[in-house]
Amino acid sequence: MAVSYKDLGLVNTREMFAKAMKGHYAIPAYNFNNMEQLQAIIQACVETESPVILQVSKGAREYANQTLLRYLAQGAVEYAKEISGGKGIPICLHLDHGPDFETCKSCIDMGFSSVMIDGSHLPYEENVAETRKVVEYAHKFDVTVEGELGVLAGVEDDVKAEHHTYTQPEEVEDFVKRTGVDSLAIAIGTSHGAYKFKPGDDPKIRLDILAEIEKRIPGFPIVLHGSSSVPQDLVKIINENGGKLKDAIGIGEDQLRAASKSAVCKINIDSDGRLAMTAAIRKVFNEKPAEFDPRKYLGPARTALKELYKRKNVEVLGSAGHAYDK
Ligand SMILES: O=C(CO)COP(=O)(O)O
Ligand SMILES: O=C[C@H](O)COP(=O)(O)O
Ligand SMILES: [Zn+2]
Ligand SMILES: [Zn+2]
Repeated sequence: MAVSYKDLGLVNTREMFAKAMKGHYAIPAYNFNNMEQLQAIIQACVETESPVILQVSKGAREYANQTLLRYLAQGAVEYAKEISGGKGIPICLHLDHGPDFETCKSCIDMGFSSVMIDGSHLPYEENVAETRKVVEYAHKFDVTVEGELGVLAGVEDDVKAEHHTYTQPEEVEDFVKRTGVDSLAIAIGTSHGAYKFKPGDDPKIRLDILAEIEKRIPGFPIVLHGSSSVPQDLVKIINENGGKLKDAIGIGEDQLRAASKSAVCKINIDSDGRLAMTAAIRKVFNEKPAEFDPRKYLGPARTALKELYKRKNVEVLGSAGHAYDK
């Protein structure tokens, strides 16, 4: 029996994005694979009064099981209420990088409130057709759909693209019109993973392409993937405590701050969270080698993740304080 996300207390992205567009901020889209990550995300967003999109990737479905993650998200709705004095916050459960129609359908039937169909690697007409098919099914249940045009450099579901293929502004209007998508992920120089650029590079996201896209589809919600900033203090803690991360830098937070004020309504961050958790865990292992209770290292990892995401909401995305916007 199919379950509606509405019965689980989840929301789709429609209202979130309309408010983010009007308020010139971006909704955080944070990936989760386990309970500690979910707790950290919910605590951070409750404490900063931010709406949130919980993302489930292909890797997460393989690691933790799609059904279990869906139930965790359902629990998160109740958990958010409990720790916020009953108010709760708007929570969307989103499939990240949905590979095909079947996966999207399975998530929709299970109670996800939003899905991404990532047809960006397909030829244009096939991307349009596959995305259109997902939209037709999703909209029957008021589930919102994110499509993608352009290919990000970096690792994505085990596929490594060496170079960016920037989104072509000439294609966006046709794509949005013919597919009926609710939001569009674009490639303007961000990339997945912790190894985005080398130290000394001065990476700039192509805000000029973003502006050109905004001109073609005014007021349409845009999504940025690959938006981790690879905080250097975290890389340092990891490497000082036995880690062997290569030197790398990410997307400057100033650029993400600028993008958040534009039509960019959703910003995806995963790698920075992984770095925060790993730094905290390595520190415990190094400083207290006799410790063997997982709560003693997962607890600090959870706290570090929460602090990182609180800071992102307040200082980078600007979503803090917008959970109860009218
Ligand atoms: O785009 C992402 C998830 O879809 C995450 O990007 P990062 O690897 O930059 O955190
Ligand atoms: O898009 C990439 C996300 O960071 C998810 O990565 P993952 O498939 O390893 O969970
Ligand atoms: Zn993609
Ligand atoms: Zn992504």
